[in-house]
Amino acid sequence: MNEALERLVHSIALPDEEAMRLAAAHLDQLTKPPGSLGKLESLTIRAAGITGQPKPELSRKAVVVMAADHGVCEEGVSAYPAEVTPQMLLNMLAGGAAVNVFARQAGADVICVDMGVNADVSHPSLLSRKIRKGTANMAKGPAMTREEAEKAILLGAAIADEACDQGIQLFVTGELGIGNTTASAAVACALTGLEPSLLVGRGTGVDNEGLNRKTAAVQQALSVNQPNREDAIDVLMKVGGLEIAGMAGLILGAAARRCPVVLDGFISGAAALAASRLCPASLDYMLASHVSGEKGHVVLLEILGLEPMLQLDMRLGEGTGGVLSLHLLDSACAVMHEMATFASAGVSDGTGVPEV
Ligand SMILES: O=C(O)c1ccc[n+]([C@@H]2O[C@H](COP(=O)([O-])O)[C@@H](O)[C@H]2O)c1
Ligand SMILES: Cc1cc2nc[nH]c2cc1C
Repeated sequence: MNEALERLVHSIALPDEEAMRLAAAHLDQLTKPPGSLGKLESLTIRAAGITGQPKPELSRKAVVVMAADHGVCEEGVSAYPAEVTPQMLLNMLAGGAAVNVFARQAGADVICVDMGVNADVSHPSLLSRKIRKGTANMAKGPAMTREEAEKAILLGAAIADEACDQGIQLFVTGELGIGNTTASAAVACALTGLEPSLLVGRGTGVDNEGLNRKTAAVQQALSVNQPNREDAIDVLMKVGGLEIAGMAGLILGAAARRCPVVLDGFISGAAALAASRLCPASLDYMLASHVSGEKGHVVLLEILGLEPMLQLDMRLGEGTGGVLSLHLLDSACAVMHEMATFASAGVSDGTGVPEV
């Protein structure tokens, strides 16, 4: 690992136990039977541990959409042509993608980043962090160099750091990249040793023949490149993607600043797994928004040990599931600031009820 990455990984601290204890104690004073807000209560306690604030304040939110292209598209692994990546990126920059609609409703900023789109895309609000024009075809050799993978991780972390400086308190991981469910499946297989058939799904909607081509491409990428399971950077450079490495960096960068990172779908899951291998402590900063319809996502969440808030059979990516879950997180935090306590509202807390 290079020095800057080493420093990043070591700057990630454990959750604040005292803030978690205070949050749990406050929850028990609110006008409700203990634990009656169920998983919202555990979310609030986790948010307290992450931020170090017993009553977390997470009003400034951003979804970071990292876009990149994939050389493996040559193998016929997607239902859509690679040109859709820049076209959808422009649509997103114009505010017309699903993630823009959801983000407006949830009060989140959308930050679009070009990590490695084939075409030249320019727009005043696009962060241009293009490392190269798409990856090489991983079925024939490494997707990128080790230096490029490290650069992508560090650029992702820097984006989180800069957004935090500008007041962002919570991140959602988003992405855009035709072919990226193939790269994500390969990353997940390489890091877990699981069979491609368990992690390869239909992505944007390939038919059975497409699914066979996709599984074969992942198998071939693994056998040609022989990624080292113990070295997440080796995995990302050989069979990953520029946006996947960037998202892993964003997660680490957010964790280093004690910000929660809400994970979206399958691609986010693969990036999160890579981040967790680079720094196991980063797992404490991740919240799973939904389980996507992409076949391997449920497997990844299980491995990460994260329970999703929603199951809506969505499989769009962009950060859409992550942004939808912000409404729940907002409610979980608002409870801490706005709900009355038994004492303030003069409600009996049940301690005086005789046992029967
Ligand atoms: O988030 C998911 O679980 C998800 C599942 C299937 C597809 N996607 C999106 O679809 C694109 C990748 O699909 P594919 O078939 O080209 O690999 C990419 O732009 C993702 O954002 C996303
Ligand atoms: C239209 C379209 C929109 C997307 N958003 C994220 N991935 C996508 C893939 C396609 C094909």
